[in-house]
Amino acid sequence: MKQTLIIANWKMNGSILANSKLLIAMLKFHNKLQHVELVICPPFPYLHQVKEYMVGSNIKLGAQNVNENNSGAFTGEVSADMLKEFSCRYVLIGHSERRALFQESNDIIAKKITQAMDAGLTPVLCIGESLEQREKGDAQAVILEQLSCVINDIGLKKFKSVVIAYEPIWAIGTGQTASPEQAQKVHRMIRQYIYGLDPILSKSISILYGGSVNEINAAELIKQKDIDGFLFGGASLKSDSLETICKLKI
Ligand SMILES: O=C(CO)COP(=O)(O)O
Repeated sequence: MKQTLIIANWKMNGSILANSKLLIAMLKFHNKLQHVELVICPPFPYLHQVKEYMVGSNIKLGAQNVNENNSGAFTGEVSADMLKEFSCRYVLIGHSERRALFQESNDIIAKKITQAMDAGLTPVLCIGESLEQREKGDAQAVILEQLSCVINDIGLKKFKSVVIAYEPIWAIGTGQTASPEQAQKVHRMIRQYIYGLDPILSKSISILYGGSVNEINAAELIKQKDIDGFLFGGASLKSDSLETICKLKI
């Protein structure tokens, strides 16, 4: 059975003290997480701190971004090999905040995925439509374009190791989550698209939902057939919310 994947994206939040409190609280419930794979994605400067706390636990480390180049004159950037050296297992790629604020194109995102995979990291490809695109009836086309650009670039064989995270932009940080039915409809569409390319992969690939997930709405969302876990931000900074979500009966 596929393990439920729960990824905490701390975004640009935290401090050494605040992280310590959160991590100590997490370590109290980590051993009850047999049925989930919990991944923490802190800002780069805190990777080492989180890594130290996670020793001996089954909580995994992830990063929020990676550069599309190997090494060289890219001031301020971080390579996939560096993340690997810091014990990262996962890396978020193509988050909507990076697409919008840092002009990341599908082309750059495909390059980042290749870098991540070459370093042995699992890329978490974030996709999703804006409110305007949804209202115009373009959501499906936007999502399939985001997926197909990457698949065409890296090839289906490599794509087998990618995790997909569907995060409708209008639901991120707004408190307005997609209803379980809305989310399921898109997840099903994504899985059917993958089925058309590779029926076996459509069963094994993990498709996460993200966008204002909290301890209240998570229970209904996770019951949806095609939702395999969560990528969440705000609620991942609160240990009680995180614990409730991780302990949901799936
Ligand atoms: O962007 C997100 C996770 O990557 C979602 O953020 P929120 O859970 O704060 O809406």
